[in-house]
Amino acid sequence: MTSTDIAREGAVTGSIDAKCVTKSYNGRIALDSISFRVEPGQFYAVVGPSGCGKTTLLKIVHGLVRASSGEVHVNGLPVAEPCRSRAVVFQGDSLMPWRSVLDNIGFGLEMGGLKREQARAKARRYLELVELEDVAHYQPHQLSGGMRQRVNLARALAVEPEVLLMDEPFAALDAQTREVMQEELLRIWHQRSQTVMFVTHQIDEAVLLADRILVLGSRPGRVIRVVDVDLPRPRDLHMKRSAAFGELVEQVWSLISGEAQKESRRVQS
Ligand SMILES: Nc1ncnc2c1ncn2[C@@H]1O[C@H](COP(=O)(O)OP(=O)(O)OP(=O)(O)O)[C@@H](O)[C@H]1O
Repeated sequence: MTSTDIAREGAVTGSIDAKCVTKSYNGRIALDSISFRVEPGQFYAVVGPSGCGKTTLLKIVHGLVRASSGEVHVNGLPVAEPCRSRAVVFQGDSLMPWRSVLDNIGFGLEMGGLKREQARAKARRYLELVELEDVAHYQPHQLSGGMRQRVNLARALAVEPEVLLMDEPFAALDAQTREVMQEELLRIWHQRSQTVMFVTHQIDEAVLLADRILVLGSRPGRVIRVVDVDLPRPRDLHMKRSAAFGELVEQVWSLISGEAQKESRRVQS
């Protein structure tokens, strides 16, 4: 089976429905009544100022953090705790330094019950998907930052989750590698039609990748607007030069900076 066959397996699933999700920490509201829907196969970005609750929201969808009130359903089922149908890729790499690249990817599969050789065979297909088959036997310390994030991505995809959750996965990379990874993610997403919820600080990254952007404001974190990104696909970095791209970036930027101005007036008064 090739990586193209991986893309064709099964129908697209993975809707996310959040209804009136509120989260308080020590009596302070971090997220205030957040509702949104992600369609199966959609690329959904979440942007907003630092501290508006993007990571908290992603963790609630994952099941790692419980909402104080409201609920999240994935594919119609309530989210109560982390499970294999929702995989996460975080900013820093979380590879096990003592395992080879191949066995890092295979780890989740072994945990799911596959024998090591079966896990390796499957892991190899996902390594091919991220075009890293040449480094299957390397240890993580022998990889560049971009390669490590590709391995993280392969590891998350290998468990075949219904929903892929990504929390600023490229934030630690230099600008050039980040753009390479954006194109890489677009290529893989295009092949697989995988539901993705993607948290980022970078508005142009959200516009390049997403079908729809949830724009959050802060104090407390709440929905300011949901912006549809009606740019054609397939996309690549050249799209950043188009007028339509610039207009969307500007639109999201003004929503966020308008909020920041309101916030600074609140602090001064
Ligand atoms: N475990 C926790 N205990 C207490 N407060 C928390 C906890 N986790 C997050 N918070 C608070 O909740 C708010 C939202 O944090 P969160 O990390 O979700 O925001 P963010 O938008 O992802 O921030 P950034 O963009 O800076 O990563 C912040 O005020 C933060 O201090």
